[in-house]
Amino acid sequence: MSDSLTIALSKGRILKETLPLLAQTGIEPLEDPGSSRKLVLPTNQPDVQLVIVRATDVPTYVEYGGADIGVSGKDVLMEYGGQDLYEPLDLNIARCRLMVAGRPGANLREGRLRIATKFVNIARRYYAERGRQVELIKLYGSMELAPLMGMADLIVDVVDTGNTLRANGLEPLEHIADISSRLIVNKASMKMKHRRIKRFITEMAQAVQR
Ligand SMILES: Nc1ncnc2c1ncn2[C@@H]1O[C@H](COP(=O)(O)OP(=O)(O)OP(=O)(O)O)[C@@H](O)[C@H]1O
Ligand SMILES: O=P(O)(O)OC[C@H]1O[C@H](OP(=O)(O)OP(=O)(O)O)[C@H](O)[C@@H]1O
Repeated sequence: MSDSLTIALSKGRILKETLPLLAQTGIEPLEDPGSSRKLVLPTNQPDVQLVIVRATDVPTYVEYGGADIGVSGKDVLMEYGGQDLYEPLDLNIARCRLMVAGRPGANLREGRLRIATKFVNIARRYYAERGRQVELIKLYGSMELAPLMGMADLIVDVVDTGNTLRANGLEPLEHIADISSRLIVNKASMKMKHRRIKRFITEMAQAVQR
């Protein structure tokens, strides 16, 4: 296996906050990933390319070898659950909180609560640990709408400023986890490209510390 590196990133805040860290390690894309329609992007380092994928797909690309390395939010990793990858570094970017949210007091209702979320595995574990039977409704975005439409009592979603919740008459009710984005590494790549990947991790750790 050559020592080329494929790094999976997702458009949006992860790309925006990871590129400056990569630049500090000397890696820069040869064209703007934010505007390019290319999904495979060469960089100024001949042995390094970026692939741009959906945030929820990054762990899958890394676990199955579509990429050697990726950057994923801890929420996505907690939801994905696949343990067959390494998570050597917290990049301390894209920080937010995973919360239960809803109308004030909605979490105190007796009986079977309805929870709308894209994080069904996280929500299932969270309520099972509390011995609470819930009905989970899978959504892929705009979860705040579900309580407004009477579809759910609560949502599980990421919260940063709380503006989206407030704008929709909801409030954060229970804290599940503090979230930041992590570097993840394919296990076979770690073995086969050990020196190159260890150097990359060390350089990224130094960039995070700056
Ligand atoms: N408002 C926010 N503030 C800070 N971090 C956030 C916020 N929303 C999400 N994040 C973090 O950034 C990561 C990427 O979020 P982003 O919005 O770019 O993609 P996504 O919405 O999770 O993916 P998709 O749009 O495909 O569902 C998330 O996994 C989460 O860890
Ligand atoms: O607490 P807030 O600061 O309102 O952020 C929380 C919102 O951010 C995320 O959505 P999305 O990624 O679409 O939000 P963005 O437009 O801020 O990126 C998340 O799904 C919430 O809706």
